[in-house]
Amino acid sequence: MSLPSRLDSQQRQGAAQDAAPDERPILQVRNLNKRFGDGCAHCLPAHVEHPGNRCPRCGSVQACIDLNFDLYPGEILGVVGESGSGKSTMVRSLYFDEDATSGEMFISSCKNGESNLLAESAQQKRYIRNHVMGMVYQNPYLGLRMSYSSSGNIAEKLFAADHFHVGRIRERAAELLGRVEIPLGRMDEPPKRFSGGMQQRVQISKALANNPPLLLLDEVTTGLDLSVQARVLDLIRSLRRELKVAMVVVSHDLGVIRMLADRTMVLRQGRIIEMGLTDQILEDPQHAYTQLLVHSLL
Ligand SMILES: Nc1ncnc2c1ncn2[C@@H]1O[C@H](COP(=O)(O)OP(=O)(O)OP(=O)(O)O)[C@@H](O)[C@H]1O
Repeated sequence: MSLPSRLDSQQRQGAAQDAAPDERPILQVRNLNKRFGDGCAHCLPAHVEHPGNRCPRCGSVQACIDLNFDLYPGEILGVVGESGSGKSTMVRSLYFDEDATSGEMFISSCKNGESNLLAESAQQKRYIRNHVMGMVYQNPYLGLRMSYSSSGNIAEKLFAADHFHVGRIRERAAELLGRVEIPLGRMDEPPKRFSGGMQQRVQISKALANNPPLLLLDEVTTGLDLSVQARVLDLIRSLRRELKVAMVVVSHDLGVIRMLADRTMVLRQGRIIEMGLTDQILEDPQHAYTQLLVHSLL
């Protein structure tokens, strides 16, 4: 397998520009459910809303309930909701960090988009996440090996995606770290010596190493200073423009969603209560909860 290069991304950009507006979604999620705990006969059925989605008898939590959505090539889908609404659980389930309790997920570049990836073996899931997905966590300690060099972190992702040519891996690491504005003189330094904003930028470059068509970002700017946040958001926007990578962006910050997302999904207690164009959701929210969220957070 050849190393992903700038050329690959230019080709994808060209392909995305040529694509018809009704092209096939890159990601399709159907009836995704995630329950923490074993569940019991007294757990309320999914269609009954109850506070916190916690079963009063066995304590199981329905973190995601019947989630359905599509994501198109080059599109950014924002995911908002109050704390505990299931945002992180949803992206962690898509990245196979969590085992979904039930549901289906299809990615157009995997098995012709016809196989439910949530039902694949652990080995296949590892292959899929190494080859067609990238993930950026709020906590860089989850996405990076802090004591490896920054270039070594990228090499790790490329090894996992079956690239073994050391010279080309180093070239690619330099290209990626340059792209996220890490000075090349520091590419052999471990991320633990970097600031929070730099760590997030290294994490983004690692997630992009295999040129994935799908990137998942979970609260990537939370906790950063405003000026550092702005720089990371600018980087994400320019990467989307250049690489046409599709993204699911989780944030409790509607400013982040407004800046990045084409469409937005609003989650409440594990359910999608509203989804639509971001401008429409923010300017003219239909659901009472979204109205409250928008007015309290803007
Ligand atoms: N490992 C776990 N075990 C049990 N319950 C969990 C676990 N992880 C999450 N939950 C529960 O699942 C629900 C959804 O949590 P999740 O972290 O996905 O929400 P969130 O919207 O991302 O919140 P936040 O913005 O605070 O991160 C919450 O009720 C949470 O307590």
